[in-house]
Amino acid sequence: MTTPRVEITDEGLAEAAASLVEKLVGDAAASKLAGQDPTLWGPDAEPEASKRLSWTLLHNTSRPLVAELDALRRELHEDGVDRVVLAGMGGSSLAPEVICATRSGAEIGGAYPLVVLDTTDPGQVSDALAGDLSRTVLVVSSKSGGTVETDSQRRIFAQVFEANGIDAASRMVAVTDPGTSLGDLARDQGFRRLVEADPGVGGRYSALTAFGLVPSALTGVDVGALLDEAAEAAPALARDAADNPAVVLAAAMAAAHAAGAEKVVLADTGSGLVGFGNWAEQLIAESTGKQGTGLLPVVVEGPEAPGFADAGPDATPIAIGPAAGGARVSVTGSLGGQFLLWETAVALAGRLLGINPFDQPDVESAKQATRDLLAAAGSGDGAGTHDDAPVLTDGPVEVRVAGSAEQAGWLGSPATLAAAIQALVDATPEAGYVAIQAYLDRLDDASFATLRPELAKATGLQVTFGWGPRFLHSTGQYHKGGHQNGTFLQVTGSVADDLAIPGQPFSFGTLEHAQARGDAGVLAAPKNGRPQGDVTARPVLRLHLADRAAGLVAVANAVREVSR
Ligand SMILES: O=P(O)(O)OC[C@H]1O[C@H](O)[C@H](O)[C@@H](O)[C@@H]1O
Repeated sequence: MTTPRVEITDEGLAEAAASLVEKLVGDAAASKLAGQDPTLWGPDAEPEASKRLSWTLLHNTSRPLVAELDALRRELHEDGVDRVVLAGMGGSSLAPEVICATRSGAEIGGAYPLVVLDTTDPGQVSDALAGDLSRTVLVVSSKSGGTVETDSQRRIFAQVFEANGIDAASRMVAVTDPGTSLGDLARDQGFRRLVEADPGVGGRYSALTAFGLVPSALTGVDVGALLDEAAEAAPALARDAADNPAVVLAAAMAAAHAAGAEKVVLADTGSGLVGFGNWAEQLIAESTGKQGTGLLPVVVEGPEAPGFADAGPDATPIAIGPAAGGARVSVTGSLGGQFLLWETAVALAGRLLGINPFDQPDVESAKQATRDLLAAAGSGDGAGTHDDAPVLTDGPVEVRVAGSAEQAGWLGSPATLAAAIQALVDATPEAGYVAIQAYLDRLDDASFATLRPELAKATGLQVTFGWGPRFLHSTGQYHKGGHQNGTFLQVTGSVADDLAIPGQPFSFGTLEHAQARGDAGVLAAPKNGRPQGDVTARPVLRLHLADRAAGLVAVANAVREVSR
Protein backbone atom coordinates (compact mmCIF):
# COMPACT_ATOMS: atom_id res chain seq x y z
CA MET A 1 0.00 0.00 0.00
CA THR A 2 1.13 3.54 -0.63
CA THR A 3 0.11 6.25 1.78
CA PRO A 4 -0.99 9.43 0.00
CA ARG A 5 1.64 11.97 -0.92
CA VAL A 6 1.18 15.45 -2.28
CA GLU A 7 4.06 17.33 -3.80
CA ILE A 8 3.92 20.91 -5.04
CA THR A 9 6.44 20.85 -7.85
CA ASP A 10 6.07 24.52 -8.81
CA GLU A 11 8.27 26.71 -6.62
CA GLY A 12 6.11 29.83 -6.80
CA LEU A 13 3.00 27.88 -5.89
CA ALA A 14 4.80 26.12 -3.04
CA GLU A 15 5.77 29.50 -1.62
CA ALA A 16 2.26 30.91 -1.96
CA ALA A 17 0.78 27.78 -0.38
CA ALA A 18 3.14 27.85 2.60
CA SER A 19 1.26 30.57 4.47
CA LEU A 20 -2.06 28.75 3.97
CA VAL A 21 -0.47 25.53 5.21
CA GLU A 22 0.65 27.43 8.28
CA LYS A 23 -2.83 28.85 8.77
CA LEU A 24 -4.52 25.42 8.56
CA VAL A 25 -1.95 23.92 10.91
CA GLY A 26 -2.29 26.86 13.32
CA ASP A 27 -6.07 26.49 13.33
CA ALA A 28 -5.75 22.73 14.00
CA ALA A 29 -8.15 22.37 11.07
CA ALA A 30 -7.11 18.83 10.10
CA SER A 31 -7.52 17.35 13.57
CA LYS A 32 -10.79 19.21 14.09
CA LEU A 33 -12.07 17.84 10.77
CA ALA A 34 -11.05 14.31 11.66
CA GLY A 35 -12.89 14.86 14.94
CA GLN A 36 -15.97 15.94 12.97
CA ASP A 37 -16.09 19.51 14.23
CA PRO A 38 -18.93 21.23 12.32
CA THR A 39 -17.80 24.78 13.19
CA LEU A 40 -14.92 24.81 10.67
CA TRP A 41 -16.92 26.56 7.93
CA GLY A 42 -18.58 29.27 9.99
CA PRO A 43 -21.99 29.58 11.64
CA ASP A 44 -24.04 29.54 8.43
CA ALA A 45 -22.61 26.18 7.38
CA GLU A 46 -22.78 24.61 10.83
CA PRO A 47 -26.28 23.10 10.71
CA GLU A 48 -25.53 21.29 7.43
CA ALA A 49 -21.96 20.38 8.40
CA SER A 50 -23.15 18.82 11.66
CA LYS A 51 -25.07 16.23 9.58
CA ARG A 52 -22.36 15.63 6.97
CA LEU A 53 -19.09 14.66 8.63
CA SER A 54 -19.34 10.94 9.34
CA TRP A 55 -17.14 10.22 6.30
CA THR A 56 -13.97 10.91 8.28
CA LEU A 57 -14.35 7.59 10.09
CA LEU A 58 -15.84 5.30 7.46
CA HIS A 59 -12.75 3.09 7.42
CA ASN A 60 -13.97 2.00 10.87
CA THR A 61 -17.73 2.41 10.69
CA SER A 62 -18.21 0.69 7.31
CA ARG A 63 -16.41 -2.48 8.48
CA PRO A 64 -19.57 -4.46 9.30
CA LEU A 65 -20.59 -4.17 5.64
CA VAL A 66 -17.63 -6.24 4.46
CA ALA A 67 -18.91 -9.59 5.72
CA GLU A 68 -22.53 -8.72 5.02
CA LEU A 69 -21.82 -7.90 1.38
CA ASP A 70 -19.62 -10.92 0.89
CA ALA A 71 -22.51 -13.10 2.09
CA LEU A 72 -24.91 -11.34 -0.29
CA ARG A 73 -22.52 -11.85 -3.21
CA ARG A 74 -22.25 -15.58 -2.43
CA GLU A 75 -26.01 -15.89 -2.09
CA LEU A 76 -26.50 -14.28 -5.51
CA HIS A 77 -23.79 -16.41 -7.08
CA GLU A 78 -25.47 -19.56 -5.76
CA ASP A 79 -28.55 -18.43 -7.69
CA GLY A 80 -26.44 -17.90 -10.80
CA VAL A 81 -26.64 -14.12 -10.54
CA ASP A 82 -23.29 -12.47 -11.25
CA ARG A 83 -23.97 -9.57 -13.62
CA VAL A 84 -24.25 -6.32 -11.66
CA VAL A 85 -26.04 -3.30 -13.09
CA LEU A 86 -25.99 -0.09 -11.03
CA ALA A 87 -28.76 2.48 -11.37
CA GLY A 88 -27.56 5.65 -9.66
CA MET A 89 -26.52 9.24 -10.35
CA GLY A 90 -23.62 11.35 -9.13
CA GLY A 91 -22.47 10.33 -5.68
CA SER A 92 -24.43 7.11 -6.02
CA SER A 93 -22.41 5.79 -8.96
CA LEU A 94 -19.16 7.69 -9.55
CA ALA A 95 -17.16 5.98 -6.79
CA PRO A 96 -18.20 2.37 -7.54
CA GLU A 97 -17.32 2.91 -11.19
CA VAL A 98 -13.77 3.97 -10.26
CA ILE A 99 -13.45 1.19 -7.70
CA CYS A 100 -14.58 -1.57 -10.08
CA ALA A 101 -12.55 -0.26 -13.02
CA THR A 102 -9.42 0.12 -10.89
CA ARG A 103 -9.65 -3.21 -9.15
CA SER A 104 -10.27 -5.13 -12.36
CA GLY A 105 -7.19 -3.57 -13.92
CA ALA A 106 -9.21 -2.03 -16.76
CA GLU A 107 -7.76 0.58 -19.05
CA ILE A 108 -9.37 4.03 -18.92
CA GLY A 109 -12.59 3.60 -20.89
CA GLY A 110 -12.08 -0.19 -20.90
CA ALA A 111 -14.30 -3.05 -19.80
CA TYR A 112 -14.91 -3.71 -16.10
CA PRO A 113 -17.45 -5.91 -14.37
CA LEU A 114 -20.04 -3.27 -13.45
CA VAL A 115 -22.66 -1.83 -15.80
CA VAL A 116 -23.19 1.75 -14.64
CA LEU A 117 -26.49 3.19 -15.72
CA ASP A 118 -26.35 6.91 -15.00
CA THR A 119 -28.21 8.10 -18.05
CA THR A 120 -31.61 8.68 -19.56
CA ASP A 121 -30.35 8.06 -23.09
CA PRO A 122 -32.73 5.44 -24.51
CA GLY A 123 -30.01 3.67 -26.50
CA GLN A 124 -27.77 3.26 -23.46
CA VAL A 125 -30.65 2.08 -21.28
CA SER A 126 -31.65 -0.46 -23.97
CA ASP A 127 -28.11 -1.81 -24.11
CA ALA A 128 -28.09 -2.39 -20.34
CA LEU A 129 -31.42 -4.20 -20.63
CA ALA A 130 -30.07 -6.33 -23.47
CA GLY A 131 -27.51 -8.10 -21.26
CA ASP A 132 -28.19 -11.55 -19.81
CA LEU A 133 -31.07 -10.78 -17.43
CA SER A 134 -31.14 -14.31 -16.07
CA ARG A 135 -27.80 -13.49 -14.38
CA THR A 136 -28.50 -9.83 -13.54
CA VAL A 137 -28.96 -8.02 -10.24
CA LEU A 138 -29.92 -4.33 -10.30
CA VAL A 139 -28.47 -2.20 -7.52
CA VAL A 140 -30.79 0.79 -7.14
CA SER A 141 -28.76 3.46 -5.37
CA SER A 142 -30.15 6.80 -4.29
CA LYS A 143 -29.42 8.63 -1.08
CA SER A 144 -32.57 10.73 -1.36
CA GLY A 145 -34.55 7.90 -2.93
CA GLY A 146 -36.26 10.36 -5.24
CA THR A 147 -33.88 10.91 -8.17
CA VAL A 148 -35.88 10.72 -11.40
CA GLU A 149 -33.20 9.00 -13.50
CA THR A 150 -32.68 6.24 -10.94
CA ASP A 151 -36.40 5.76 -10.39
CA SER A 152 -36.96 5.50 -14.15
CA GLN A 153 -34.19 2.93 -14.55
CA ARG A 154 -35.66 0.86 -11.72
CA ARG A 155 -39.11 0.99 -13.31
CA ILE A 156 -37.98 -0.29 -16.67
CA PHE A 157 -35.78 -3.02 -15.22
CA ALA A 158 -38.69 -4.23 -13.09
CA GLN A 159 -40.91 -4.39 -16.15
CA VAL A 160 -38.37 -6.18 -18.31
CA PHE A 161 -37.43 -8.68 -15.56
CA GLU A 162 -41.11 -9.58 -15.20
CA ALA A 163 -41.59 -9.77 -18.96
CA ASN A 164 -38.79 -12.35 -18.97
CA GLY A 165 -40.42 -14.40 -16.26
CA ILE A 166 -38.02 -13.23 -13.54
CA ASP A 167 -39.31 -12.09 -10.15
CA ALA A 168 -38.05 -8.49 -10.28
CA ALA A 169 -37.92 -7.89 -6.52
CA SER A 170 -35.61 -10.88 -6.07
CA ARG A 171 -33.14 -9.14 -8.41
CA MET A 172 -33.21 -5.71 -6.81
CA VAL A 173 -30.87 -4.47 -4.11
CA ALA A 174 -31.65 -0.97 -2.84
CA VAL A 175 -29.10 1.34 -1.26
CA THR A 176 -30.61 4.45 0.30
CA ASP A 177 -30.76 6.55 3.45
CA PRO A 178 -33.11 5.52 6.27
CA GLY A 179 -36.65 6.81 5.81
CA THR A 180 -36.77 7.33 2.03
CA SER A 181 -39.54 6.33 -0.38
CA LEU A 182 -37.10 3.94 -2.06
CA GLY A 183 -36.58 2.20 1.27
CA ASP A 184 -40.34 1.89 1.72
CA LEU A 185 -40.70 0.46 -1.77
CA ALA A 186 -37.91 -2.07 -1.20
CA ARG A 187 -39.65 -3.23 1.98
CA ASP A 188 -43.13 -3.31 0.43
CA GLN A 189 -42.03 -5.18 -2.66
CA GLY A 190 -39.62 -7.47 -0.82
CA PHE A 191 -36.39 -6.55 -2.63
CA ARG A 192 -33.55 -9.08 -2.35
CA ARG A 193 -31.89 -6.67 0.05
CA LEU A 194 -32.28 -3.16 1.41
CA VAL A 195 -29.02 -1.67 2.61
CA GLU A 196 -29.48 1.54 4.56
CA ALA A 197 -26.56 3.91 4.22
CA ASP A 198 -25.04 6.18 6.84
CA PRO A 199 -27.19 9.35 6.63
CA GLY A 200 -24.39 11.41 8.13
CA VAL A 201 -22.48 11.42 4.84
CA GLY A 202 -23.33 13.49 1.76
CA GLY A 203 -23.46 11.86 -1.68
CA ARG A 204 -20.11 13.05 -2.97
CA TYR A 205 -18.29 11.99 0.22
CA SER A 206 -19.91 8.54 0.19
CA ALA A 207 -17.29 6.43 -1.64
CA LEU A 208 -16.61 4.31 1.45
CA THR A 209 -20.25 4.01 2.55
CA ALA A 210 -22.75 1.46 1.25
CA PHE A 211 -23.04 3.59 -1.92
CA GLY A 212 -19.47 2.81 -2.92
CA LEU A 213 -19.19 -0.60 -1.33
CA VAL A 214 -22.40 -2.48 -2.25
CA PRO A 215 -22.05 -2.52 -6.06
CA SER A 216 -18.28 -3.00 -5.80
CA ALA A 217 -18.51 -5.94 -3.41
CA LEU A 218 -21.17 -7.61 -5.56
CA THR A 219 -18.75 -7.63 -8.50
CA GLY A 220 -16.19 -9.34 -6.27
CA VAL A 221 -14.02 -6.38 -5.23
CA ASP A 222 -12.28 -6.84 -1.87
CA VAL A 223 -13.88 -3.82 -0.20
CA GLY A 224 -12.19 -4.65 3.09
CA ALA A 225 -8.86 -3.91 1.41
CA LEU A 226 -10.22 -0.56 0.25
CA LEU A 227 -11.14 0.32 3.84
CA ASP A 228 -7.66 -0.82 4.92
CA GLU A 229 -6.13 1.66 2.49
CA ALA A 230 -8.21 4.50 3.90
CA ALA A 231 -7.39 3.42 7.46
CA GLU A 232 -3.70 3.46 6.63
CA ALA A 233 -3.97 7.01 5.26
CA ALA A 234 -6.22 8.41 7.99
CA PRO A 235 -3.65 9.21 10.72
CA ALA A 236 -1.49 11.34 8.39
CA LEU A 237 -4.56 13.20 7.16
CA ALA A 238 -5.68 14.03 10.70
CA ARG A 239 -2.37 15.54 11.84
CA ASP A 240 -1.90 19.27 12.25
CA ALA A 241 1.41 19.21 10.47
CA ALA A 242 2.93 20.97 7.49
CA ASP A 243 3.46 17.64 5.74
CA ASN A 244 -0.15 16.50 6.04
CA PRO A 245 -0.90 15.75 2.35
CA ALA A 246 -4.52 16.95 2.59
CA VAL A 247 -3.40 20.24 4.14
CA VAL A 248 -0.81 20.69 1.40
CA LEU A 249 -3.33 19.92 -1.37
CA ALA A 250 -5.97 22.23 0.11
CA ALA A 251 -3.41 25.02 0.49
CA ALA A 252 -2.12 24.54 -3.06
CA MET A 253 -5.59 24.72 -4.58
CA ALA A 254 -6.61 27.72 -2.46
CA ALA A 255 -3.34 29.59 -3.07
CA ALA A 256 -3.65 29.04 -6.81
CA HIS A 257 -7.26 30.21 -6.64
CA ALA A 258 -6.23 33.38 -4.83
CA ALA A 259 -3.74 34.07 -7.63
CA GLY A 260 -6.45 33.74 -10.28
CA ALA A 261 -6.16 30.04 -11.12
CA GLU A 262 -9.64 28.89 -10.25
CA LYS A 263 -9.40 25.82 -12.51
CA VAL A 264 -7.71 22.58 -11.52
CA VAL A 265 -6.75 20.46 -14.51
CA LEU A 266 -6.62 16.79 -13.58
CA ALA A 267 -4.60 14.30 -15.63
CA ASP A 268 -3.72 10.74 -14.75
CA THR A 269 0.03 10.28 -15.00
CA GLY A 270 0.19 6.58 -14.15
CA SER A 271 -1.54 6.45 -10.77
CA GLY A 272 -2.81 2.91 -11.31
CA LEU A 273 -6.31 4.24 -10.60
CA VAL A 274 -8.83 4.20 -13.44
CA GLY A 275 -11.05 7.21 -14.06
CA PHE A 276 -10.33 8.78 -10.66
CA GLY A 277 -10.68 12.28 -12.13
CA ASN A 278 -14.37 11.69 -12.86
CA TRP A 279 -15.00 11.00 -9.19
CA ALA A 280 -12.85 13.92 -8.00
CA GLU A 281 -14.65 16.17 -10.48
CA GLN A 282 -17.96 15.90 -8.63
CA LEU A 283 -16.31 16.28 -5.23
CA ILE A 284 -14.48 19.45 -6.24
CA ALA A 285 -17.15 21.09 -8.41
CA GLU A 286 -20.19 20.47 -6.23
CA SER A 287 -18.39 21.16 -2.97
CA THR A 288 -16.73 24.43 -3.96
CA GLY A 289 -18.66 25.93 -6.91
CA LYS A 290 -21.06 28.33 -5.21
CA GLN A 291 -21.53 31.97 -4.26
CA GLY A 292 -19.68 33.01 -7.40
CA THR A 293 -16.46 31.32 -6.35
CA GLY A 294 -14.97 27.82 -6.39
CA LEU A 295 -12.61 25.47 -8.16
CA LEU A 296 -13.52 24.24 -11.63
CA PRO A 297 -12.19 20.72 -12.26
CA VAL A 298 -11.11 20.12 -15.85
CA VAL A 299 -10.57 16.40 -16.38
CA VAL A 300 -8.25 15.81 -19.33
CA GLU A 301 -7.17 12.76 -21.29
CA GLY A 302 -3.58 12.67 -20.03
CA PRO A 303 -0.54 14.86 -19.36
CA GLU A 304 -0.07 15.50 -23.09
CA ALA A 305 -3.65 16.74 -23.53
CA PRO A 306 -4.39 20.36 -24.42
CA GLY A 307 -5.02 22.38 -21.27
CA PHE A 308 -2.54 20.49 -19.06
CA ALA A 309 1.12 21.15 -19.85
CA ASP A 310 0.11 24.35 -21.67
CA ALA A 311 -2.24 25.54 -18.89
CA GLY A 312 -2.24 29.31 -18.55
CA PRO A 313 -2.31 31.40 -15.37
CA ASP A 314 -6.03 30.60 -14.89
CA ALA A 315 -5.43 26.89 -14.23
CA THR A 316 -3.33 24.56 -12.08
CA PRO A 317 -2.32 21.25 -13.67
CA ILE A 318 -2.49 18.50 -11.05
CA ALA A 319 -1.07 15.04 -11.76
CA ILE A 320 -2.96 12.10 -10.33
CA GLY A 321 0.13 9.96 -10.17
CA PRO A 322 3.80 10.92 -10.40
CA ALA A 323 4.69 14.47 -11.46
CA ALA A 324 4.83 14.70 -15.25
CA GLY A 325 4.22 16.94 -18.21
CA GLY A 326 4.17 20.34 -16.56
CA ALA A 327 2.19 19.34 -13.47
CA ARG A 328 2.43 21.91 -10.69
CA VAL A 329 1.14 19.47 -8.08
CA SER A 330 1.33 15.69 -7.93
CA VAL A 331 -0.91 13.43 -5.85
CA THR A 332 -0.11 9.75 -5.34
CA GLY A 333 -1.53 7.02 -3.14
CA SER A 334 -3.79 4.00 -2.94
CA LEU A 335 -7.41 4.25 -4.07
CA GLY A 336 -8.89 4.14 -0.57
CA GLY A 337 -6.23 6.57 0.62
CA GLN A 338 -6.88 9.01 -2.22
CA PHE A 339 -10.63 8.99 -1.58
CA LEU A 340 -10.03 10.15 1.99
CA LEU A 341 -7.22 12.50 0.97
CA TRP A 342 -9.29 14.39 -1.61
CA GLU A 343 -12.37 14.53 0.62
CA THR A 344 -10.27 15.99 3.41
CA ALA A 345 -8.46 18.40 1.09
CA VAL A 346 -11.67 19.66 -0.53
CA ALA A 347 -13.33 20.18 2.85
CA LEU A 348 -10.27 22.14 4.03
CA ALA A 349 -10.14 24.11 0.77
CA GLY A 350 -13.78 24.99 1.39
CA ARG A 351 -12.72 26.60 4.66
CA LEU A 352 -10.00 28.60 2.91
CA LEU A 353 -12.43 29.67 0.17
CA GLY A 354 -15.07 30.67 2.72
CA ILE A 355 -17.84 28.41 1.43
CA ASN A 356 -19.88 25.52 2.80
CA PRO A 357 -18.51 22.38 1.12
CA PHE A 358 -21.57 20.28 2.00
CA ASP A 359 -24.46 21.96 0.20
CA GLN A 360 -25.37 22.22 -3.50
CA PRO A 361 -27.70 25.24 -3.67
CA ASP A 362 -27.98 25.45 -7.46
CA VAL A 363 -28.59 21.79 -8.40
CA GLU A 364 -32.31 21.90 -7.80
CA SER A 365 -32.97 24.62 -10.41
CA ALA A 366 -32.27 22.34 -13.40
CA LYS A 367 -34.39 19.57 -11.88
CA GLN A 368 -37.26 21.98 -11.41
CA ALA A 369 -36.95 23.27 -14.98
CA THR A 370 -37.11 19.67 -16.24
CA ARG A 371 -40.22 18.98 -14.18
CA ASP A 372 -41.84 22.16 -15.51
CA LEU A 373 -41.13 21.16 -19.10
CA LEU A 374 -42.46 17.65 -18.55
CA ALA A 375 -45.59 19.02 -16.87
CA ALA A 376 -46.11 21.48 -19.72
CA ALA A 377 -45.87 18.61 -22.13
CA GLY A 378 -49.03 17.34 -20.46
CA SER A 379 -49.65 13.74 -21.35
CA GLY A 380 -46.12 13.49 -22.31
CA ASP A 381 -44.77 13.54 -25.83
CA GLY A 382 -44.23 17.26 -26.25
CA ALA A 383 -41.10 18.30 -24.40
CA GLY A 384 -38.77 16.37 -26.64
CA THR A 385 -40.39 17.23 -29.92
CA HIS A 386 -41.83 20.73 -29.57
CA ASP A 387 -38.55 22.60 -29.44
CA ASP A 388 -37.98 26.17 -30.59
CA ALA A 389 -37.27 26.61 -34.28
CA PRO A 390 -33.56 26.29 -35.08
CA VAL A 391 -31.59 29.44 -35.75
CA LEU A 392 -29.99 27.56 -38.60
CA THR A 393 -29.59 24.02 -39.87
CA ASP A 394 -26.23 23.00 -41.26
CA GLY A 395 -26.28 19.47 -42.68
CA PRO A 396 -27.25 17.06 -39.89
CA VAL A 397 -26.96 19.73 -37.17
CA GLU A 398 -29.77 22.00 -35.98
CA VAL A 399 -28.44 25.05 -34.14
CA ARG A 400 -30.44 26.69 -31.35
CA VAL A 401 -29.74 29.06 -28.49
CA ALA A 402 -31.24 29.25 -25.03
CA GLY A 403 -32.82 32.31 -23.56
CA SER A 404 -34.49 35.34 -25.06
CA ALA A 405 -33.33 36.98 -28.28
CA GLU A 406 -31.72 39.69 -26.17
CA GLN A 407 -29.91 37.14 -23.97
CA ALA A 408 -28.72 35.37 -27.11
CA GLY A 409 -27.47 38.55 -28.74
CA TRP A 410 -23.88 37.23 -28.59
CA LEU A 411 -24.72 34.81 -31.40
CA GLY A 412 -25.29 37.39 -34.15
CA SER A 413 -26.47 35.84 -37.41
CA PRO A 414 -24.16 32.93 -38.16
CA ALA A 415 -24.46 31.35 -41.58
CA THR A 416 -22.81 28.05 -40.65
CA LEU A 417 -22.31 25.70 -37.72
CA ALA A 418 -18.65 26.73 -37.56
CA ALA A 419 -19.64 30.41 -37.36
CA ALA A 420 -22.06 29.63 -34.51
CA ILE A 421 -19.37 27.80 -32.53
CA GLN A 422 -16.96 30.65 -33.29
CA ALA A 423 -19.50 33.10 -31.83
CA LEU A 424 -19.67 31.01 -28.64
CA VAL A 425 -15.88 30.98 -28.39
CA ASP A 426 -15.80 34.76 -28.99
CA ALA A 427 -18.38 35.20 -26.23
CA THR A 428 -16.17 33.32 -23.74
CA PRO A 429 -14.45 35.82 -21.45
CA GLU A 430 -10.67 36.03 -21.19
CA ALA A 431 -9.55 33.15 -18.94
CA GLY A 432 -13.06 31.73 -19.00
CA TYR A 433 -14.00 28.20 -20.02
CA VAL A 434 -16.24 26.31 -22.43
CA ALA A 435 -18.30 23.40 -21.09
CA ILE A 436 -19.34 20.79 -23.64
CA GLN A 437 -22.45 18.98 -22.42
CA ALA A 438 -23.38 15.91 -24.47
CA TYR A 439 -26.77 14.33 -23.78
CA LEU A 440 -25.86 11.15 -25.65
CA ASP A 441 -24.94 7.50 -25.05
CA ARG A 442 -21.58 7.63 -23.31
CA LEU A 443 -20.67 4.13 -24.50
CA ASP A 444 -21.92 4.03 -28.11
CA ASP A 445 -21.25 7.74 -28.67
CA ALA A 446 -17.98 7.73 -26.70
CA SER A 447 -16.05 9.35 -29.53
CA PHE A 448 -17.87 12.65 -28.89
CA ALA A 449 -15.45 13.12 -25.99
CA THR A 450 -12.74 13.92 -28.55
CA LEU A 451 -14.45 17.28 -29.02
CA ARG A 452 -12.92 18.42 -25.71
CA PRO A 453 -9.25 18.27 -26.73
CA GLU A 454 -10.12 19.48 -30.25
CA LEU A 455 -11.85 22.61 -28.97
CA ALA A 456 -9.18 23.22 -26.33
CA LYS A 457 -6.47 22.95 -28.96
CA ALA A 458 -8.29 25.22 -31.39
CA THR A 459 -8.98 27.96 -28.84
CA GLY A 460 -6.37 27.71 -26.08
CA LEU A 461 -9.27 27.93 -23.62
CA GLN A 462 -9.91 25.48 -20.82
CA VAL A 463 -12.66 23.14 -22.02
CA THR A 464 -14.62 20.65 -19.92
CA PHE A 465 -16.66 17.72 -21.18
CA GLY A 466 -19.66 16.19 -19.43
CA TRP A 467 -22.21 13.55 -20.39
CA GLY A 468 -25.78 14.66 -19.73
CA PRO A 469 -27.65 14.14 -17.53
CA ARG A 470 -24.74 12.71 -15.51
CA PHE A 471 -22.85 16.01 -15.27
CA LEU A 472 -25.92 17.75 -13.80
CA HIS A 473 -25.15 15.81 -10.62
CA SER A 474 -21.48 16.73 -10.74
CA THR A 475 -20.26 19.91 -12.43
CA GLY A 476 -23.81 21.25 -12.89
CA GLN A 477 -23.59 23.01 -9.52
CA TYR A 478 -20.40 24.87 -10.48
CA HIS A 479 -21.75 26.06 -13.84
CA LYS A 480 -24.53 27.93 -12.08
CA GLY A 481 -22.96 28.72 -8.74
CA GLY A 482 -19.22 29.05 -9.37
CA HIS A 483 -17.16 31.65 -11.21
CA GLN A 484 -19.39 33.09 -13.89
CA ASN A 485 -17.01 32.89 -16.83
CA GLY A 486 -18.31 29.81 -18.64
CA THR A 487 -20.01 29.34 -21.98
CA PHE A 488 -21.91 26.20 -22.83
CA LEU A 489 -22.02 23.96 -25.88
CA GLN A 490 -24.89 21.56 -25.50
CA VAL A 491 -25.26 18.55 -27.81
CA THR A 492 -28.37 16.39 -28.11
CA GLY A 493 -29.04 13.62 -30.60
CA SER A 494 -31.89 11.98 -32.41
CA VAL A 495 -33.36 8.91 -30.74
CA ALA A 496 -33.79 5.87 -32.95
CA ASP A 497 -35.85 3.75 -30.58
CA ASP A 498 -37.38 5.56 -27.64
CA LEU A 499 -38.33 3.67 -24.50
CA ALA A 500 -41.43 4.26 -22.41
CA ILE A 501 -40.93 4.62 -18.66
CA PRO A 502 -43.49 2.34 -16.98
CA GLY A 503 -45.99 4.32 -14.91
CA GLN A 504 -44.77 7.71 -16.14
CA PRO A 505 -46.38 9.93 -18.73
CA PHE A 506 -43.00 10.59 -20.39
CA SER A 507 -40.44 8.41 -22.14
CA PHE A 508 -36.67 8.23 -21.60
CA GLY A 509 -36.14 10.22 -24.80
CA THR A 510 -38.56 12.91 -23.66
CA LEU A 511 -36.96 13.05 -20.23
CA GLU A 512 -33.45 13.31 -21.68
CA HIS A 513 -34.50 16.14 -23.95
CA ALA A 514 -36.37 17.95 -21.18
CA GLN A 515 -33.26 17.72 -19.00
CA ALA A 516 -31.17 19.31 -21.75
CA ARG A 517 -33.67 22.06 -22.47
CA GLY A 518 -34.37 22.66 -18.81
CA ASP A 519 -30.72 23.09 -17.88
CA ALA A 520 -30.05 25.28 -20.92
CA GLY A 521 -32.90 27.53 -19.84
CA VAL A 522 -31.54 27.80 -16.30
CA LEU A 523 -28.03 28.54 -17.58
CA ALA A 524 -29.27 31.28 -19.89
CA ALA A 525 -31.47 32.93 -17.26
CA PRO A 526 -29.95 35.89 -15.44
CA LYS A 527 -30.04 34.44 -11.94
CA ASN A 528 -27.95 32.83 -9.23
CA GLY A 529 -25.92 35.64 -7.86
CA ARG A 530 -25.64 37.60 -11.07
CA PRO A 531 -27.25 40.99 -11.22
CA GLN A 532 -30.80 40.92 -12.55
CA GLY A 533 -30.81 42.34 -16.02
CA ASP A 534 -27.39 40.89 -16.80
CA VAL A 535 -28.50 39.53 -20.15
CA THR A 536 -25.13 38.83 -21.68
CA ALA A 537 -23.81 36.21 -19.26
CA ARG A 538 -23.82 32.47 -19.80
CA PRO A 539 -24.12 31.99 -23.53
CA VAL A 540 -25.62 28.58 -24.36
CA LEU A 541 -25.38 27.13 -27.86
CA ARG A 542 -27.54 24.07 -28.44
CA LEU A 543 -26.75 21.63 -31.21
CA HIS A 544 -29.20 18.89 -32.08
CA LEU A 545 -27.91 16.10 -34.29
CA ALA A 546 -30.54 14.68 -36.62
CA ASP A 547 -28.04 11.89 -37.24
CA ARG A 548 -25.56 11.18 -34.45
CA ALA A 549 -22.68 9.76 -36.50
CA ALA A 550 -22.88 12.34 -39.29
CA GLY A 551 -23.46 15.02 -36.65
CA LEU A 552 -20.22 14.17 -34.85
CA VAL A 553 -18.26 14.48 -38.07
CA ALA A 554 -19.93 17.83 -38.81
CA VAL A 555 -19.32 19.22 -35.31
CA ALA A 556 -15.71 17.98 -35.24
CA ASN A 557 -15.03 19.59 -38.62
CA ALA A 558 -16.63 22.84 -37.47
CA VAL A 559 -14.56 22.86 -34.27
CA ARG A 560 -11.38 22.57 -36.36
CA GLU A 561 -12.32 25.77 -38.19
CA VAL A 562 -12.63 27.74 -34.95
CA SER A 563 -9.84 29.93 -33.61
CA ARG A 564 -9.19 32.50 -30.94
O1 LIG B 1 -28.16 9.68 -4.42
P1 LIG B 1 -29.23 10.58 -4.90
O2 LIG B 1 -30.07 11.13 -3.80
O3 LIG B 1 -30.06 9.90 -5.96
O4 LIG B 1 -28.55 11.81 -5.57
C1 LIG B 1 -27.72 11.76 -6.68
C2 LIG B 1 -27.12 13.13 -6.90
O5 LIG B 1 -28.19 14.06 -6.90
C3 LIG B 1 -27.94 15.45 -6.86
O6 LIG B 1 -27.71 15.91 -8.14
C4 LIG B 1 -26.84 15.88 -5.97
O7 LIG B 1 -26.46 17.18 -6.29
C5 LIG B 1 -25.65 14.95 -6.05
O8 LIG B 1 -24.73 15.30 -5.06
C6 LIG B 1 -26.11 13.53 -5.84
O9 LIG B 1 -25.00 12.69 -5.84
